[in-house]
Amino acid sequence: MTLKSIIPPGLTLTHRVNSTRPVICTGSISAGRFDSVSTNITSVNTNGSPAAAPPLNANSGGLNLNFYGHVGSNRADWQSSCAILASKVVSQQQDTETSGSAGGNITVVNGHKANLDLVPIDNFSQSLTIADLSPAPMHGSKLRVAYQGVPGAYSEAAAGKAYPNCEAIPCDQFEVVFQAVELWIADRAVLPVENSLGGSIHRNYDLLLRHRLHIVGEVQLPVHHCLLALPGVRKKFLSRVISHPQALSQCEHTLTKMGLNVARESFDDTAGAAEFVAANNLRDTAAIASARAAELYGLSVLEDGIQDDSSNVTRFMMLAREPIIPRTDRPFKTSIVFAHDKGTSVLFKVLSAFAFRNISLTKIESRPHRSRPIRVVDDDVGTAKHFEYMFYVDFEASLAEVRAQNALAEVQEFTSFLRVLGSYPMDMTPWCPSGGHQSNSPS
Ligand SMILES: O=C(O)C(=O)C[C@]1(C(=O)O)C=C[C@@H](O)C=C1
Repeated sequence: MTLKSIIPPGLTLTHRVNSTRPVICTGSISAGRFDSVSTNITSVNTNGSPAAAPPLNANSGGLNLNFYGHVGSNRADWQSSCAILASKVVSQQQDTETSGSAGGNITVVNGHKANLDLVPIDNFSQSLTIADLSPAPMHGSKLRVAYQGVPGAYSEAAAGKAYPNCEAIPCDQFEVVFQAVELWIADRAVLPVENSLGGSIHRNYDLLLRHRLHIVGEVQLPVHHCLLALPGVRKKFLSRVISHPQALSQCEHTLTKMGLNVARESFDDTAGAAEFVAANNLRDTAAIASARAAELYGLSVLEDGIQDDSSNVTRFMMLAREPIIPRTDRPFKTSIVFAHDKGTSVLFKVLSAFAFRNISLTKIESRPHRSRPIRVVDDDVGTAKHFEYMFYVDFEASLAEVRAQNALAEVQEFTSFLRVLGSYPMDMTPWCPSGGHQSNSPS
């Protein structure tokens, strides 16, 4: 297949690439979509075959980024490309409101205005192939999966569990992970959403709303923390422990029980903390990270299994540009986000739509409604200032099930904004808290 044959009509290539590595060509995105005349973001493999063709309707929500130069498959190259991405992060102002509340009872399903015939029945009369659930990357090589952190981070392990044999792509910020997929630098993203001890990773809930990726799966990763230091360093020499804030909170009591008189400082990710200790030859600082990070950065394990609970687990979501087709032949979960003009007052009614249909909720999270954080109510007594929220709910049903579709139709009646973030297979891998990784069906 020639390069030209896979470029959608209307796109022009500015660069022909002879490099032995994938290259991101100059490109720009404006007004929330690829410009069909001047957009030229594509990756090209060694043999000139495409790494990924940009979609004409890619919705990057008003980002205006340009990329220059080569992006290779080794870590340094990816890091520098992600650094470029990071330095150009433009927070999308287009918040939920633009699609949600402006027009009253508009339902937004996976980023598109839609009615609640979420899953046209016709779709299910067609037989599904494995390709429906795990489309092969167009570039014909390994699936590229973006994660936040550096090699040795738990997110990298989660990417490997979600997509065995993938090429894991390190990114320095959560937002960059979203952008890597939106801009076709990566095929999928794997991001943490909650930990059994530390709770929700709120940033990723907020980013889910601001971006247009779809949840296509979940993985639960047992997280086994180690206290790492340079070889020869003893615990009594330590004055500081550094790690990701989640990791510090997951080990809080154990660190105290160990009697370490140390300052606790946060770092971007656990493995990055380990790398920092090694790179700066810090003999008074330990990092909380994985055993793999110790191996990668030449550190010793001073203490193994320092998480406060041996069954410490982090749940990660798998994201893609396209949703998967929901099915009923295995357990599915569906994630939604909604808001109501009258805040929490209707929450019970909304949730009863699930209770009446025997649909279990597995998670509920509220976040500030950033474009309308306060609702002011004046009455005879005075002025009440109510906080407004976006509610994120995960429930145990597939969107292919009529009861789930009916529940959402009812939820829509009570809400001013509703978006389905994804309907995806539940992680059903056997429980093994000690940290063995098993493969999960990729989506
Ligand atoms: O720092 C890492 O290693 C990560 O992958 C991030 C992260 C998180 O954000 O929660 C992931 C899993 C663990 O819970 C600790 C940290």
